[in-house]
Amino acid sequence: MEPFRLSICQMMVKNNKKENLQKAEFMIRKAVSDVNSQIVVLPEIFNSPYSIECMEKTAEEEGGITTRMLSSLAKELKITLIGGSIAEKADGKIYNTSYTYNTIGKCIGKHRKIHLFDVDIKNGVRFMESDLLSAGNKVTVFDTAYGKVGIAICFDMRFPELIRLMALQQARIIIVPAAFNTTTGPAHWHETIKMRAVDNQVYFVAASPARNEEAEYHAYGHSTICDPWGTVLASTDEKESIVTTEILPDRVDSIRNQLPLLKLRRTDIYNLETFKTKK
Ligand SMILES: NC(=O)CCC(=O)C(=O)O
Repeated sequence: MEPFRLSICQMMVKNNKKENLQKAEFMIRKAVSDVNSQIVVLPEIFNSPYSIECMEKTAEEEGGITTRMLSSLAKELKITLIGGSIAEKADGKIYNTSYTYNTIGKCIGKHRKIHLFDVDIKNGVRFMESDLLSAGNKVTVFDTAYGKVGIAICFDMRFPELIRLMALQQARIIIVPAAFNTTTGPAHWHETIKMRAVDNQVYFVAASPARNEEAEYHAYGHSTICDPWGTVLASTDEKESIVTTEILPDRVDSIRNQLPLLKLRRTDIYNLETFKTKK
C-alpha cells in the first residue's frame, strides 16, 4: 500500500461552539492545502470545552450541525476525517462519540467511549464523566482506503486489552481523539502511546486539544504519532498546531514479520474474550 500523510489538528477549544467549528474547519483545510494530508484527525470534544456543564449544553444528535460539517468537509476535500469526538444525544442519553467520514462524506466509523473518565487524583484532577455520560459498549475497527483503523477515545487508551482486541481485529492504525490533562499527561501520556504502539505493532495516533489556560480543564496537548517500532514520528507541545507525518502502511507487516509478537502469543495458556453486550 502507498505511503500517505496524516495530520492531527491540535486546536484551541473555546467556550463557543460556532467558533470551535470554524477553527476545526480552518485547521482541516490548512492540513490539506499545506501538506496534502489524506487523513485528518481532531481531538476529543473539539466543539466544546471538556466539562460536564459545557458537554451537556453542546450535546447534539447525529445529523446535527457538527456531524453535517464533518461529512461535507470530508467530501469536499476528499479526505478521511476522524472527527475527534462530540457529546452525542441518543435514546435519552449522552455519549462521548467519535465519527469518521470518508471521501464521499459517508460515515464509515462511529465509536462511543467505552471507559468513562471517573477519577479523583490527590492534588490533581477530579473528573466524573459518568455524572453526564453513558458508556459505549463496542470495539470499533473499520475499513478505510488506508487499511483497517481502530478508534478509541482518550481514557480508553489506558486499557491494553481494548487496543489488543483492535489489533487482533486487524487494525493497523489506532487513532485516539484524547484530552489528557496537566496532572496525568506529564506522568503517563508519552509512555502509554509508545507502549500501545509497541505491544500491538501498530501506528498509534493520539490527538489532543491545545491547552486553554482560561478553561477549567487544562489539556496536556503534546499530540503524538508513533510508529509500530515505538519511534515517535511527530509530536508537539501544548500550543495550537498541526502535527503531520507520513505513514508507511507496509511498515506494520515488516515489523510484525521480524518480531512476530501477535503470532507468538500463547493462546493455549491465555486468551482475550469479548462478551455479547446488551444494546
Ligand atoms: N478525557 C479523558 O478521558 C482524560 C483521560 C486522562 O486524562 C487520563 O489520564 O487517562
